[in-house]
Amino acid sequence: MSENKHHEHDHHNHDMMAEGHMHHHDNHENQKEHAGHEHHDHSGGMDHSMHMGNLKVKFFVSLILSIPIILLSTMMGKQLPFQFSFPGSDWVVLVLATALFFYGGMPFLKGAKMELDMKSPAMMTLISLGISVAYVYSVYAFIANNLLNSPVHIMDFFWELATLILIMLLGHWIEMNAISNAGNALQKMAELLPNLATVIKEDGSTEEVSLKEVQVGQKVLVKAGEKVPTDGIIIEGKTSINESMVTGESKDVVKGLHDKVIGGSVNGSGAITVEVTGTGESGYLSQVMELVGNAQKEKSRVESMSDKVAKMLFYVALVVGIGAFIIWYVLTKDINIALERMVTVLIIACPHALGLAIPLVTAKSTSLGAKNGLLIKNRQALETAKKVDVIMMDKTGTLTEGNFAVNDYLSFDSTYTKEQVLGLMASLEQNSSHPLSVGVLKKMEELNLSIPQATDITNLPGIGMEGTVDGKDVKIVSVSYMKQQHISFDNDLFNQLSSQGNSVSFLLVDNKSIGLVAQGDQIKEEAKSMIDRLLAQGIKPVMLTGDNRQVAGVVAKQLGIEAVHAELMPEDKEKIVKEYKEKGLVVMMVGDGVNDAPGLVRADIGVAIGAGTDVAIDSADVILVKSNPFDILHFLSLSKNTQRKMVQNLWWGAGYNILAIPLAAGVLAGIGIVLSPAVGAIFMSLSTVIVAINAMTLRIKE
Ligand SMILES: Nc1ncnc2c1ncn2[C@@H]1O[C@H](COP(=O)(O)OP(=O)(O)OP(=O)(O)O)[C@@H](O)[C@H]1O
Ligand SMILES: [Cu+]
Ligand SMILES: [Mg+2]
Repeated sequence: MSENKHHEHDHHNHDMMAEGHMHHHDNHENQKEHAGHEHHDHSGGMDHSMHMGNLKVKFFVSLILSIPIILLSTMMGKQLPFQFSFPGSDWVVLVLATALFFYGGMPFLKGAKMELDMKSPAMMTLISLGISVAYVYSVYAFIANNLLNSPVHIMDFFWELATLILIMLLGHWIEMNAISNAGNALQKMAELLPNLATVIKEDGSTEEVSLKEVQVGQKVLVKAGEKVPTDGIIIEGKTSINESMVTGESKDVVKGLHDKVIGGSVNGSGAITVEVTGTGESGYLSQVMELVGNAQKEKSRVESMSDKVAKMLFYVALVVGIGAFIIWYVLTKDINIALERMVTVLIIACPHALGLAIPLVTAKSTSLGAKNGLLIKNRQALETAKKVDVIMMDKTGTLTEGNFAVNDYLSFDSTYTKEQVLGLMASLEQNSSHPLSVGVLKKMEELNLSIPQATDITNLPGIGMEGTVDGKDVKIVSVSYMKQQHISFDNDLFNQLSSQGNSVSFLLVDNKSIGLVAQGDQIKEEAKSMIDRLLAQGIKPVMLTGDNRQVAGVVAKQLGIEAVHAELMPEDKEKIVKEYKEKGLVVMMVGDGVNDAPGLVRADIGVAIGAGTDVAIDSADVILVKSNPFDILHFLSLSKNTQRKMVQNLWWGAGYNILAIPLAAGVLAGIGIVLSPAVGAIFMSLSTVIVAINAMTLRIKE
């Protein structure tokens, strides 16, 4: 625990973010904020962790207060061998117990108040009920015994009060630690995601630098589909920007010259040049924090189910407690015995293990995922994954490396050399985040050619790009666009190039076909075995690609994928996802590009490749940080194992209550079995320990 100090601090941040307040942080105000260390207290919400303060300190101080109580007071009216008392020791116990109740019990009392304010009694209310009843009844016993000289000795519950509070604090401390560790692991992972900005240097050339190195006053190029790296002002270009990540406003805003842009917002289809006004760090960190915050904010359905169970238990405890009081009073006519039974029921009903059952598993599972390169933004995805029937995968960048190399480039027009064709393409590709752009730019560098300047650049999703060079309209387009627009091209040549596995892009100048570039890619090493394993699990792989039919066919055949949809527009990808879903199938989609984003959102589970575009990453529920398609399998098995642990833990957690409440009420009193709060507390801690161990032994593969 060398990082203890750190944890406490981070802890706080995550909790804040768990409530989703991150959205309201505008980078303008946050510039100086380092790693978000200055969050102020936001209140509201039912998250237990919100009002707990420093549980570690609370636990140890309470432990010191409790030791004398445990030594000086009796357990269920009986003295244990190590216990003793002296004249006046009752007074010591009363004072210490009072301090303990208000100091150690405060987090729970506050939590209960919050739950009751929201008219939704659950865990905290149940715990508070238990400790309050124990305290109040014990004070009554003390007064009756010591001040009113009651003829019979009334049993107090100070011993039980102390142990209950201790166990409660310990449990919640463990829980929060586990959750915050998971948060830290997530954050470390998120920081590994590529975060580069394209800086335009004095001489007009561009360079990719780490966001942290971007300085105020520099010019950065923001390509279509990329996140705006820093706050700044547009000095060239026009685009639409989605600022929902930072402002919460979900509609795209059209922006042009001299308009302000906010770091962390997502660029639409235009490429823009931005002069940096805010440092890169604030934008970058807020992005990471945002990612982590979202991951923590997500409450899974099972998690809220444990809240429901807690709520139910609260009412059950109340009803059974009052019922026990009435019945025992009728049976014995002794109000003290009746009260004792009621108090025992209320104390024992505490659903401690239940409260830990789900959070511990989710915490373990997210951190396990993070350690293995799975950034799970939406925990719901872990639950849905076990039902997946179909996995739709995009080709470029997902199944293939997206590491294109130019195999051929040609001019169809005698006024342009083939180098000029390549050069015109490069002038647009410089502004693109598409994998196909890399090959072209590499080739230009290899040939040592300079790139002409292009303006008014827009991305045509699923088609290519458009811009102006030397006053002429220049487009890079796909074969499907050529066909759709009835622009003629050499079919035989195209077929020959594409069936060799080339992605072919055409160059249009003022809508006239000028030339083409053919680029080849490699299939990712792990892709084949991943597909084999999916098929073995009965999951159907489907390829969705914007690339041409021939290439798609070649790749699909090598991988053993039967269902292939090619030459798709982004909206087609989404439509196909929808069609499969309408057949009642659970669809997972894996993608990396701008053209995958709508499909990722539509799918039951959207999975983005870590090296992919920012829009894809934002749209996804899960990110494969290592960009390794094999991690899809890890995600599936993690999901399965997580699910199993959750169900097991719910049973272990609820099982204690199912047994303990009736026993505490005295249903088996007839055969001499009456559960005391102390024995109850032991069982409670036992079930808590079981639940915790069970969660900690979660593995990705089993
Ligand atoms: N920046 C670009 N440079 C060159 N061609 C492009 C560019 N963007 C799109 N295209 C053309 O449009 C086609 C479709 O592009 P899209 O991004 O939809 O799919 P893809 O990335 O090729 O394939 P996948 O959907 O499998 O990732 C490409 O195959 C290419 O012909
Ligand atoms: Cu408990
Ligand atoms: Mg792609």
